[in-house]
Amino acid sequence: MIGFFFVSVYKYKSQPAFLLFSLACFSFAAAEVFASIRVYIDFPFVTHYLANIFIILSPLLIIVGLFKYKNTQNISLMPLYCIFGFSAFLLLAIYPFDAAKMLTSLIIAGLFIYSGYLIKSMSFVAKIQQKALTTCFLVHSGVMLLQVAVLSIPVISSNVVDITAPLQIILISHLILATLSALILPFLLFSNTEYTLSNLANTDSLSQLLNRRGFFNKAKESLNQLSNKDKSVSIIILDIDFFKRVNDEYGHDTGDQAIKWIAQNIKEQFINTGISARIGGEEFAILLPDYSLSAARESAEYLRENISKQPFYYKGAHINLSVSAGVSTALNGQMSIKDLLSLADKRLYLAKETGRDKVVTFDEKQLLLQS
Ligand SMILES: Nc1nc2c(ncn2[C@@H]2O[C@H](COP(=O)(O)OP(=O)(O)OP(=O)(O)O)[C@@H](O)[C@H]2O)c(=O)[nH]1
Repeated sequence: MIGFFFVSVYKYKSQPAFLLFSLACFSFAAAEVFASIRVYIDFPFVTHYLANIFIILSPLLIIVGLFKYKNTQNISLMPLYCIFGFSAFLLLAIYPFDAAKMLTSLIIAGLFIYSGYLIKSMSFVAKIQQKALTTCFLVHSGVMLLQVAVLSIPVISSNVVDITAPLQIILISHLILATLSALILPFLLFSNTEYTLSNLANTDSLSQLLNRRGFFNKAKESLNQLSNKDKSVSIIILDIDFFKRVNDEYGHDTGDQAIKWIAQNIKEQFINTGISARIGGEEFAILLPDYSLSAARESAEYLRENISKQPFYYKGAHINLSVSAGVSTALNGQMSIKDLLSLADKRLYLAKETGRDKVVTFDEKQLLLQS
């Protein structure tokens, strides 16, 4: 069933990794069918040889699928194909004997350890499930090694020993672990996809800052945190001065690079303290969850000065940019983010009206004109 699920995902996403994962499930199921008909038919090539081949193929396909999912181009899969070819060749000589079962278990134990290592070294957002899947693979490899030990008892013992009961327990754990792994794997992959999609929806592709939607989402999340309760919340809105001239004089491409440069300045200053976003064409917002009005004004001043004192260089052009900013503050919960933003926006407008390249923190235009 999980195999069919992977096929449907493959049909939908056309990602080869999912086809490989589905083949791994079918290979596992085929191996179990071949092995279980041993009691009905006496045809060891199918019930022993093919069962062993398909059971080895299953983790191999998972590993190849993981490589495809990682999109690792520079890793050669040749060693894996060699392991498979060599195992198939060796098993052909010994498949009617117990040694074949032991060899198969040893190979699978090795492949499971490698799969666990691969999962651990990959980047997944669902950390608990990543640990769970790594553990599943490692425990599974332990079960395989235990199977080798149990299978070797009759060989080394001088008495006749019945190992049916421990082998049945091993078989059951084998089925449980395989099913668990097959259930956790898609969860891991989908949580990564969902994270990527949510990032795309909340990020501005030019500046790599949050977009307006991302800003509101993150701001709400941050202000709802218990540690930010009863704290002063400040918002800085920043707008590039006379940006139309930059586009007109140097072209739209230079304008884009200027936006990226401003964003970089914002990121560098607020990476650990604020939530930064590009909320409009040449307009940025920074939410500071634990900043008083004076602390926010100081930060905005620092940023404004930094931008105006260092020229922006692009394709030989040397462009002096400046920004205007409006700052607003309220106690967390007293004003909505939207209202705080529009108060800061009003002050930004005042900064523009009264000369630009300045930070405004209050609403009296007359005072601003006098200063
Ligand atoms: N290159 C580039 N330009 C943009 C982008 N988004 C908006 N703009 C431009 O930004 C300019 C904004 O112009 P205005 O609103 O007149 O403001 P301004 O020239 O900055 O003047 P003030 O804000 O009043 O100082 C317009 O020319 C837009 O085309 C963008 O993503 N890339």
